[in-house]
Amino acid sequence: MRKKRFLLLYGTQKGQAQAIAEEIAQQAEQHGFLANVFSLQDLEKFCLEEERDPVVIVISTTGSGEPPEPAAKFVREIQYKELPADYLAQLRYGLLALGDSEFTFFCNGGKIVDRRLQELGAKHFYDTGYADDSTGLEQVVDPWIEGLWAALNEEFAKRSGDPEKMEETKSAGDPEETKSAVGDQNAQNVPENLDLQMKAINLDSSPTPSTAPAKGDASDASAEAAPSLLRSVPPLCQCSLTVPSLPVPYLEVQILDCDGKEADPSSCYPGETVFRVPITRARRLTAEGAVKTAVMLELDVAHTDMELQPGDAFCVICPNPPEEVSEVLDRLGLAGRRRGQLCLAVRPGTKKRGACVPDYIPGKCSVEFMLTWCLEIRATPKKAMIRALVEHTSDAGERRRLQELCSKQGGSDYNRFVRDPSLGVLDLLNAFPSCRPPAALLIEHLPKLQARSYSAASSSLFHPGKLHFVFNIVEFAPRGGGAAPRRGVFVPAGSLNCLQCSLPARNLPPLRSPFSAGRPPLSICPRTPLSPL
Ligand SMILES: Cc1cc2nc3c(=O)[nH]c(=O)nc-3n(C[C@H](O)[C@H](O)[C@H](O)COP(=O)(O)O)c2cc1C
Repeated sequence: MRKKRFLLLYGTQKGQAQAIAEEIAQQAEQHGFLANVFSLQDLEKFCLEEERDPVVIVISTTGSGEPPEPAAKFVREIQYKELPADYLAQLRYGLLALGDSEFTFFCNGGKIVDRRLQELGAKHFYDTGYADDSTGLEQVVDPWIEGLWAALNEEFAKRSGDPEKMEETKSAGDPEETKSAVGDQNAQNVPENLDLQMKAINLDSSPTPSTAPAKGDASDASAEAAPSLLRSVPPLCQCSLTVPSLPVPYLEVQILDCDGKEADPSSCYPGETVFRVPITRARRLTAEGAVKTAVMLELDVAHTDMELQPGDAFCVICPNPPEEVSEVLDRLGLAGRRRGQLCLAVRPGTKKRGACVPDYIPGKCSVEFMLTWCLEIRATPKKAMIRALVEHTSDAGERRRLQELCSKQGGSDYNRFVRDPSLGVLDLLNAFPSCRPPAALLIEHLPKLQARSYSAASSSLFHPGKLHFVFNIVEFAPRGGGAAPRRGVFVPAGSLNCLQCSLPARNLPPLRSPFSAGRPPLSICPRTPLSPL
């Protein structure tokens, strides 16, 4: 039998939309469909104006609510004002928008495309899905894909004018049901379908011990009115909560009694050449007491053969500070086993799509190495992580507050007390002492510690063997105190080799302020050689 073909387009910035499109294509086979998959940037490979088969679009959002860059040209093309209102009248499509509800313009890349296709006369054969990375894309993606096959079958049946088949496909997967499973396409910032990804938990409406002051305590009256990270106020502390489904753990972690292998931090950056280079000088560029301190650093790159011009990019690998690593180890109950060898494996029978051991954690390294070089321990925990932490929290009051912070109803408390102050996982663990997560939870939920990109401020022509660049000390802000990067060590980006040099925060080479108080900070103009340090 001839397979029913559909066109499958994806627009991705970081690869998730592509992975989901590939998954749809793979599943399509099993459902008797043939998916022709293209990136939205391959404009020459598809033509919506002439497309007669159903179209499925998976598209993420980047920047402040923009479609991903590879889809930009496609979006510009459909936005031509001259296009007539029936330009895509023949088109039938389904759209899956990916986003993160912690951003202001949730799933806006998908919404832009969806709105414009409608303006051009295209019609949905399946309702739009809005998948939220902060609660776990799969919460929406999986049911959306499940419902897609029935919707496609119905669409093909309509085309062949076979009412019996339509009935069949309807009962096999009622599109009405599917519709409610994927939500209302007119979603606002938090789409309706988020309710469906969330499981209502009815909790005792009386305030829990650690979130509520004793009744009648006048001195606590003002505190009662003021919510904080640990304390909620009515109505939140009294209402039933809808919390995200529990992300299913997929990693098995063992810490062996033997010591972990001495791993090299460069092994966290497979495919890159990493140099360890010394910092030879540091010079303060901003006035004493400036909110943000800029420091010009000089690296000795003589043995690296790097030819850098001002403005060229390179990266810096910044390890997590040892004292924070020690605190995390402590909170995980692993202080005495910090050097123990880490053994990671995917749990047998795991159903999570793409579940794998992260390739940025070198095999057989120690748990301390992993926390120092591989995981972004200062990343702000997403709601899905907070939801997972609930399961490892013994105190009822703390559990309730964590549930509130990841709940739909507690969204503004989450923004105010977790996201806006850029809390890290350690801040949360310290605030909720009965929370004792396993190491696997951190590995599953914390992102990779990324190398940070900088611009060279000097030319190797004028400063042979030396590399100068400006480093913002704001990056040394204490935990929870703003933009949170950490201590410096340097690595490369793009075509350049990696640099790596150890720069303990509290051990900077002496700073000498070249400017008197009140002088503005020196700004670095790419490709303009600076005067020698
Ligand atoms: C730099 C950046 C900006 C983002 N901006 C938004 C945004 O404005 N709105 C939104 O809903 N999601 C936003 N997201 C979340 C992504 O859309 C989401 O993580 C998605 O799953 C990424 O899919 P992709 O890997 O296919 O690009 C942003 C993510 C990043 C990394």
